[in-house]
Amino acid sequence: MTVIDVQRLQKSYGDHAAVRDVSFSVERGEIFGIIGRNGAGKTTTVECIEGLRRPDGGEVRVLGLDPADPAVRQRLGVQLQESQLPDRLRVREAMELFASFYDRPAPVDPLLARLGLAEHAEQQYKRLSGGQKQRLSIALSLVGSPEVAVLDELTTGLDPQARRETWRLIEDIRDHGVTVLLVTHFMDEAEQLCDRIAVIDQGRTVAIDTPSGLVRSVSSGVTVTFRPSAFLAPDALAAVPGVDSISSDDYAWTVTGRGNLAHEVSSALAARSVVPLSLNIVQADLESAFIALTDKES
Ligand SMILES: Nc1ncnc2c1ncn2[C@@H]1O[C@H](COP(=O)(O)OP(=O)(O)OP(=O)(O)O)[C@@H](O)[C@H]1O
Repeated sequence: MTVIDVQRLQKSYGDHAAVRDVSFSVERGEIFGIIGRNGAGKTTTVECIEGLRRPDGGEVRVLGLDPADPAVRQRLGVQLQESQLPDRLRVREAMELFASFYDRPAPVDPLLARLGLAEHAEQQYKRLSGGQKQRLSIALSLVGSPEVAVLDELTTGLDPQARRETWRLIEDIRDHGVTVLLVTHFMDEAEQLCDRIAVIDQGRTVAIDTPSGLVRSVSSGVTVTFRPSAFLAPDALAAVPGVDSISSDDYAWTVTGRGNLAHEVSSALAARSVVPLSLNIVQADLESAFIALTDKES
């Protein structure tokens, strides 16, 4: 079932077209990512989904409804950006305040416990660490028992351990049946968490796929470079399984391909009693795919 449907969305600020042509749909139970460079139009897109902005063109549906429909507010959880809470508000007070906006709020204490905030329930907002504030903002987005949660720049400013804890939380949220729309700058986060990703560039969707599908769409997977310890005939590696291209100059060989390429190349070299010196193996990842997809017009 489609939970969020965005078709040919357009939105301008004055004469600046922030979103020119964005389309994607999010299915129930997915963690769906939106990635794009600064100013690509991610936040504008998400604000149209949240009902905070009216599109100039195209169509947005959330749970089959117009995002301006008050019923959407009850079913969509939106994460607050940092420092949108008063310093002195206590964690439990913030949760109870937000719970009062919803028809069927989640019980506050179990939710705080799930997000590791139980022992901070009486703490003032200003006394929370960055990670705790982030967890509170996620808890607040879940307090209305939403079917869909929109999380924007989730782990900015968190240390590596807090980021990983936050990732586990997001997976836990999904495992509790909530569909998650995640806006992120971090490729490792998108690669780790998202079932599918829309890449937005200059106000347009340029690709939608699984993380591995995006990587496969633009790159051949693995690049192996090395310097042979002895003469190697130009066609020596041509029959190695998984090879896409081979190039060499006076100094080094570069082999691109897929699968277990490094192992296959090493075996072929060993069979010829050649040792790969200065061996370097680069595995294509989402970051390289993202750069390839968004570099074209800049
Ligand atoms: N309220 C506004 N008024 C005028 N221009 C805006 C406004 N909000 C955003 N923009 C411009 O619209 C474009 C898209 O902005 P948007 O915030 O949607 O991008 P983004 O992908 O979320 O960027 P970032 O990753 O930097 O948050 C940018 O050029 C931005 O400067």
